[in-house]
Amino acid sequence: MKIGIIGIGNMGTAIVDGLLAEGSHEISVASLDLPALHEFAKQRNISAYDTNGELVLHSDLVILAVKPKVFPEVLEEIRVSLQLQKPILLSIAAGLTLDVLSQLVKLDEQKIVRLMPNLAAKVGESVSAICANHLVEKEELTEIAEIFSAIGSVYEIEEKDFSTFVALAGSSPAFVYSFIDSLAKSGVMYGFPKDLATEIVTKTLIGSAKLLLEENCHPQQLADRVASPAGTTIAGLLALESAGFANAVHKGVEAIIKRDKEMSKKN
Ligand SMILES: NC(=O)C1=CN([C@@H]2O[C@H](COP(=O)(O)OP(=O)(O)OC[C@H]3O[C@@H](n4cnc5c(N)ncnc54)[C@H](OP(=O)(O)O)[C@@H]3O)[C@@H](O)[C@H]2O)C=CC1
Ligand SMILES: O=C(O)[C@@H]1CCC=N1
Repeated sequence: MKIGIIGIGNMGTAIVDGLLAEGSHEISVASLDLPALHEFAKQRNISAYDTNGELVLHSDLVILAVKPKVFPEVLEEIRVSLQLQKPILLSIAAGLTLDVLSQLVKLDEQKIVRLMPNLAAKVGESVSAICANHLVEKEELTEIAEIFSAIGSVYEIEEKDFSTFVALAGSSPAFVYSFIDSLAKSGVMYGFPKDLATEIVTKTLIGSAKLLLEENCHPQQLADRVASPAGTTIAGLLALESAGFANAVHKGVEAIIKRDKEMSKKN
């Protein structure tokens, strides 16, 4: 499939690199900063187009990897090319529903897919959600989900659950990085160099997560296995609980869901 990606920032780059690693598609890119765009394309031996419209004319699937606030201008710019080429349009933007995207694109027959990946696409470990408007055939959605399995796991979910998915997987890597940093900083407080503390915490997180996936049990069961009676862990867990750890996480999730819904109303 000919896949065109508009925007080569954090996510555009992660998706290009993930898809290239899989190797079976023709990838091209467009972005604003032309010297940077051509250097990016040269390094990866892929095509670059100087305008978003030209890229659309050479694509079967167009991925919009730009910030939500520039969607109106980008969709305005590519409308004629979309009408001529009739590719499927895929948005990875938070907060822009299929209805909002349809209103912005202003083309009755435009097939639109929403995907919510995360930054771990860069290492092939994204956890992504996918859904589509009624114009996209079931087989087309399955094919696109398969394409994105090159950058990690893909879950087909109902669009009403997208805001929650943003909290669970799209934004939550930032929670995880903040947790890693807080734990590492505490190690620094007790004498560990920051780099070493961060490496130790990160490896612990990976190991703990792998074990949970492998054992496929309730996370609390594993926490109970760590916490010896009258030991160190239970002392730490109770202190975290009284400091409001679970409540802080819930509040973070609520704020993400609220913001995602606000963003769709603004457009
Ligand atoms: N970051 C994340 O972890 C995640 C982000 N998302 C979604 O991904 C999208 C992109 O986010 P992110 O990658 O972080 O953003 P970035 O700002 O890193 O990347 C945006 C890219 O779009 C380019 N761009 C801006 N305006 C235009 C334009 N008019 N035409 C073509 N290209 C343009 C930018 O170029 P320049 O730099 O030159 O301005 C940049 O390359 C957002 O909609 C976000 O909601 C989804 C899941 C996770
Ligand atoms: O912060 C954001 O809005 C984007 C969407 C999910 C992750 N980053």
